[in-house]
Amino acid sequence: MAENTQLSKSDKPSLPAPEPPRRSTVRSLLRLWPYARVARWRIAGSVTAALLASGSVLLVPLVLRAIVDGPIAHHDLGALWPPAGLLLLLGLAEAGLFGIRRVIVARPLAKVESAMRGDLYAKLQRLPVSFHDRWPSGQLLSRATSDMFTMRLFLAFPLVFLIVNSLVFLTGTAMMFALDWRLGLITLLPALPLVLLTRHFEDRYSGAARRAQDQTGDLATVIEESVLGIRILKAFGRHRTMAERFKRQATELRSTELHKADMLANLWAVIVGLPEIALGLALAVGVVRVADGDLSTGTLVAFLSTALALRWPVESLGWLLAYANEAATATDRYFEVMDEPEDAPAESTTVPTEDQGIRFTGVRFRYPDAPADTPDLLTGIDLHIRRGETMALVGATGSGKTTLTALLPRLYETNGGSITLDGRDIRSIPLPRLRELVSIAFEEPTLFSASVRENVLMGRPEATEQELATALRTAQAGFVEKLPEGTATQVGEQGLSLSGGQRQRLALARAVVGRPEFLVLDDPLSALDVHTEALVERALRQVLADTTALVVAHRPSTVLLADRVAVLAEGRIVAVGTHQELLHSSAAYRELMTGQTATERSLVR
Ligand SMILES: Nc1ncnc2c1ncn2[C@@H]1O[C@H](COP(=O)(O)OP(=O)(O)OP(=O)(O)O)[C@@H](O)[C@H]1O
Repeated sequence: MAENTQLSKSDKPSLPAPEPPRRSTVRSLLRLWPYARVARWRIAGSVTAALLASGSVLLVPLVLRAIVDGPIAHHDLGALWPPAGLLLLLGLAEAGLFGIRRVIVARPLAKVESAMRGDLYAKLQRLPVSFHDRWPSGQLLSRATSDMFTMRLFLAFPLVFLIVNSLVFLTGTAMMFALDWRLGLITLLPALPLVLLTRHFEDRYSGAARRAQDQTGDLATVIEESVLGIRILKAFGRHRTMAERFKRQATELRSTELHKADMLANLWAVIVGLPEIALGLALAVGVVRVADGDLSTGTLVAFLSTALALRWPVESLGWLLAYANEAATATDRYFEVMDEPEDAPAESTTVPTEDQGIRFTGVRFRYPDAPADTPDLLTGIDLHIRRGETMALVGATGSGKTTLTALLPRLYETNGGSITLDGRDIRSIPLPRLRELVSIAFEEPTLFSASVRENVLMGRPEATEQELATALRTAQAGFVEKLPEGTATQVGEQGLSLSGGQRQRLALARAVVGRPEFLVLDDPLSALDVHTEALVERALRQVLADTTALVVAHRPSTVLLADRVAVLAEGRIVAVGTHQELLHSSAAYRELMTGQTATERSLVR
């Protein structure tokens, strides 16, 4: 495997660019609708409960007016009890209704979140390998965790209160105008500056929110890489460098969060301050008018308590807008992944030919992220592996052997030419079927945190016990019997509890289980000792006898497994033949196998 593919993904810039062009918050949030649809009645119920609760708050001023202008003005304390009881009831109703609002949305919204996360996970499985090459894992992780949480919380709380508080504000304002339109006008004075200010705030805040969410993803990537690569970091004494990188990114995230908090605090100060000033003014004017006998005391009390009841809807505007903005950013980030094009579907137009085995014809390939000024990696591969034949693929390191094998199960799409399996173009075979037909063991054996059995039978869960045992025997994985629970033993994350050779043998067993029709082995024996390698080779030869196989080989011993050998150089197959033939006819092959150049050989002689 090429070295630069091992480059830490956190070294790559986070995706996409941190400051995307301006987008509409509402349009972004509307994309949540297909998921939120299932909870629409509950959300509507939650809005209704919150509206009723807020309605009961707005009734309080009217009851107060009745008390002040009635029992208090007439000194009739006996008449005070019914409205006082009503006030108590209104308070209780408000508390109860807010509680109900919370309960009715909790469960369905957890369902919405889990459906969205499930879709994201399924999408990640369908996306091509080139997508995963480009995207740092932490960016995906943060989308599946913190962004998902932000979206759910938005549906549960800020969405409901954006609707409810706007309605309450409109109703309250109408009530204030009905009580006294002059005082109403005074309290509405700050509205225009506030609208302009919130627009300006939204523009700036959405940029910062996006930056913070991307930085969270970058941080997750650093943490993930530090944990996965802990052995290498310790062994090379690089943990300090990594810790510094973590600190740098954590500091960047912290300053973005502080910047967001600053913006919010400034907005808050104006949102809270301006209406207070207007209210003070209204109070002064109101008192003068009561003194002039122009206004009843009860009306002034009702007016002021309505204005005070509107405090929360107005004050909450700042953080509700901020939260809506963060949810819109989270939604954008979610759909950036969901909108990515998937593996191209099968094209059913190709006509099968009589050709048997695997055939590469004029295959060209370059990595999507390769620099524009570099030549294609594969410039025209022509190679035929006959049915039942085992072909070894040799070539200098970095010549593109792994890449060529990855084209067969369509982990990457070719840029030209065609590949056929028994005469069928691989693009005409549905992907699940293609990946059933072509079994693969990579040079880097990856195991999952599951039992040995599950790891080996991954591609063929329907395989029998007999097939499992045969595969383990072929791969000389007898060590499994000595594990505490045999094939039921859980292997640690990435199989770290096993040795490199043991992991490689399990990966080999996974590839050969069920005797696939086409087998790709990428240097499958590199981690084995000479003795085990010989045993695996002997067993493999039986499997390979009736399988069409392409085996990437670095060592003569692996080459000997093959019927013929193909030499890859400068993007083409430059020679094909048996080991002996090529030793005589191909200087490039001799160099690869003996490690000596022609000049060195002549010097030795
Ligand atoms: N995902 C990728 N994105 C961009 N370039 C890549 C990617 N993977 C590999 N390459 C580049 O493609 C070239 C061929 O890599 P490949 O892994 O196919 O070589 P190889 O012949 O298998 O090497 P080795 O024998 O060392 O395993 C290298 O120059 C490598 O830098």
